[in-house]
Amino acid sequence: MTHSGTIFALASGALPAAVAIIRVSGAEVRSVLTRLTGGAPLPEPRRAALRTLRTGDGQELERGLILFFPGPASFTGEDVAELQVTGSVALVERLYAELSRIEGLRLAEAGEFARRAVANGKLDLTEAEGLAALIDAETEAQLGQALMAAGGRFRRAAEGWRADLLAIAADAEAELDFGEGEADVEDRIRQDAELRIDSLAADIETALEGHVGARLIRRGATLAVSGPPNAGKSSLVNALSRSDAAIVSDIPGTTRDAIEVPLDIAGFRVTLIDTAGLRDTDDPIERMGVARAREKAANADLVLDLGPDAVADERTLVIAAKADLHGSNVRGPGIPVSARTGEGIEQLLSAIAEWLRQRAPGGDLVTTSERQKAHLEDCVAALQLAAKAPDPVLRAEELRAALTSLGRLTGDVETEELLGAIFSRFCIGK
Ligand SMILES: Nc1nc2c(ncn2[C@@H]2O[C@H](COP(=O)(O)OP(=O)(O)OP(=O)(O)O)[C@@H](O)[C@H]2O)c(=O)[nH]1
Ligand SMILES: [K+]
Ligand SMILES: [Mg+2]
Repeated sequence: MTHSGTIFALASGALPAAVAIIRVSGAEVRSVLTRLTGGAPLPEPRRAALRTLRTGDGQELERGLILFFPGPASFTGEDVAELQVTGSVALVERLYAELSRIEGLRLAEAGEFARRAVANGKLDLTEAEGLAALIDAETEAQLGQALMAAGGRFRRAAEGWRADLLAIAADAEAELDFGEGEADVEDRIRQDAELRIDSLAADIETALEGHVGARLIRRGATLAVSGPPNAGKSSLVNALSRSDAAIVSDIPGTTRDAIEVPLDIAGFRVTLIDTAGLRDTDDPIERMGVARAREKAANADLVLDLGPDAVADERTLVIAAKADLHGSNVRGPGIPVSARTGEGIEQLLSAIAEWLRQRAPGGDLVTTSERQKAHLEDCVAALQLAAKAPDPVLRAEELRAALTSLGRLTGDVETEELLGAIFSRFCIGK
């Protein structure tokens, strides 16, 4: 990725559309506006101005709204312009051609606007990740998590940890300069440092605790429906999703391939997986289906088990299917549900929602990416080594390692490779 130049891209959604917004960022923005408007004065900062847009040879293209955000008070920190024009494929192509013709201008790469925002200190990496998650958010729970990250909740926490760490590290370095002192003074300094380091590590570990739940929200939970043939698994999947996604028949062994049905349960994204009935069989295809079913159940976040011997645990809800066939007194354990009459479906959905809520992180400070988790874990590991360090030199070294991990978290310590990996996941124009 080249970092220089003035970049442009469509910032709004797919064309055709009522309005298309083309965003331009970089040193050439003022001259681009002057040229596109045939020499008209620049719009007042952050105020929409109606202008006629023209080609380089003065031909009229379109009348559109122009917004000008002089840097550094802009999204990227550079001069930014937004051109709002009719969302026509042909018109946007014409504008792209006009912009490309200008010396120093080029089409932006994916995430390049956000990357410049980070480079110019307008966002830190955790906020940029939150912004990417916000754009992708599909459910309430994902939205909440993304808003938290994009709003700087994590950035502020990281800054607090960094300040603590810097203070501890500064004291540790001072201790280094101190040299050989009296033994009891050295002991006191060491104990004090240990306490402060342990308390910081505990804070960071608390934030890490929410990670699994946060991932459940971000990626969605997988729910495998498992049990013997003809237990009513496919019927249950259809009832829960109010669809006829899965084939139902009275022939055991109907379902072979796992069928995935996306659902939104109480604001959580869930993938419901119908699987083949578990049994020994000579049919090679069905055998593959059964193997697949076992694998899906083993990897799922939650299993809805329709088996007669099912046992409830952390990740298993036992379902007493076909409740309409059983008298009220002969029901086995589990949640009684009938796909035929609809009895118990709402209760089952509530039980699933409750299971999800229990796993969703309680606090508002959670890691929203595997990257954040990895850097925080490195930081905690270094802190633990620092707390136990036998001498001040080693402690100072581990504290510096902990600081580097925090710096990587927020992007203060950055590597080209890391930035490339993060921003390539953004859409063009962001
Ligand atoms: N009475 C009653 N019949 C049901 C209910 N649910 C399913 N059935 C019937 O049970 C039979 C098997 O249903 P399926 O949903 O295909 O069962 P399955 O577990 O997916 O079966 P395989 O895919 O073959 O493993 C069908 O004839 C359904 O109509 C129910 O709640 N009540
Ligand atoms: K069946
Ligand atoms: Mg089935």
